[in-house]
Amino acid sequence: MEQDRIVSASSQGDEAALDRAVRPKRLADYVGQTAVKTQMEIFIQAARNRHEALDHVLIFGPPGLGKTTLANIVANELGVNLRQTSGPVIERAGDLAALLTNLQANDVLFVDEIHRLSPQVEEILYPAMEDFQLDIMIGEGPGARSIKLDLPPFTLIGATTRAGLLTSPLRDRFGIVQRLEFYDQAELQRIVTRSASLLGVPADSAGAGRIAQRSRGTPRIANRLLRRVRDYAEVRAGGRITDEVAQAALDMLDVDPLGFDLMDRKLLLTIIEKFDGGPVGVESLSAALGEERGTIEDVIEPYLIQQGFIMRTARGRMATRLAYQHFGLKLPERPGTGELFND
Ligand SMILES: Nc1ncnc2c1ncn2[C@@H]1O[C@H](COP(=O)(O)OP(=O)(O)OP(=O)(O)O)[C@@H](O)[C@H]1O
Ligand SMILES: [Mg+2]
Repeated sequence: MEQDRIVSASSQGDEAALDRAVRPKRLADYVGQTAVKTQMEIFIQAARNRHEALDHVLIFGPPGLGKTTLANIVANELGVNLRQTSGPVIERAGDLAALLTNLQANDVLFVDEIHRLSPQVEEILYPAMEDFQLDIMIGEGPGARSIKLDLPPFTLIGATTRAGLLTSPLRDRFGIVQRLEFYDQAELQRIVTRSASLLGVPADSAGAGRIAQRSRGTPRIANRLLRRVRDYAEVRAGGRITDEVAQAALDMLDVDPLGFDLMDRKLLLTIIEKFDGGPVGVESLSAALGEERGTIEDVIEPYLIQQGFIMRTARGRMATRLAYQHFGLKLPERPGTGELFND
């Protein structure tokens, strides 16, 4: 299951406490995402200077890339409170009203999984975002009446793994939209080095680099691998994380040199072996893998696409030359299917 993968980008139950120790709290400690950081720094400074609420911010990107972290940093840098909730938790309009009326001026309301808000709750959110007004029905039946309440100015920060799942009226109400990208090797190495030092784990740069290389472009995975490699180093190697120790630990964990694990390999091999390299639709893949469509689209696929191992075409997913090479397989002969298979 996706939940049990060592390189799952989703957060796992026991990680909250350790996460708190390494999660950056200031923009300056937020590694990578340079364009996002530069922009947010300016927007935050401007809002602060005007003593106004920052415009609403939508953050999207695959799991584990730093959406929640960034939301907390923004509130921190603005010097305001952050209230956190998530789409599926806000069941009724009244739940949202309670949250909004408890905000202080310029506070941040962070709504995780914002694509999962119910339509009724979204309706309430529109005037709240636009005019800081709450339009709400009180009571039921003939005695019901609608009341309008003024809200303090606030910043809504919404996070989602896929912007495509948002309704367009909701998306249009965000003045700032930030998309997080996978991290490169050097950035991940900085994250591993920083976390190792915060956790008091001795790690040399080659050791940190090795962990970074197998982290699937994802800080959450980098931190998780660091903790597992630390265990290995302590029990088997005197505690210090070197390249050799990191490699041995990661091999033991079955995280391959590209950071692919069983699920990644299974997905690639399924496309190659069961579907002749594709194109194959995501529903067929989901059935063949016994994995939910959403997990394939949000969690497994984005990194494989970014790394050029699969391609999304109008007719479905296709395995690329790199995918065949990764498994030492020969590309099939396919006359007339374009350059991909012909040179
Ligand atoms: N830019 C960064 N620099 C340093 N560490 C980071 C950065 N981004 C994320 N991290 C680390 O990765 C961990 C996971 O990040 P975070 O929880 O913010 O991801 P997320 O995008 O909210 O994931 P999800 O979609 O599962 O909610 C954080 O606890 C933090 O320690
Ligand atoms: Mg999050």
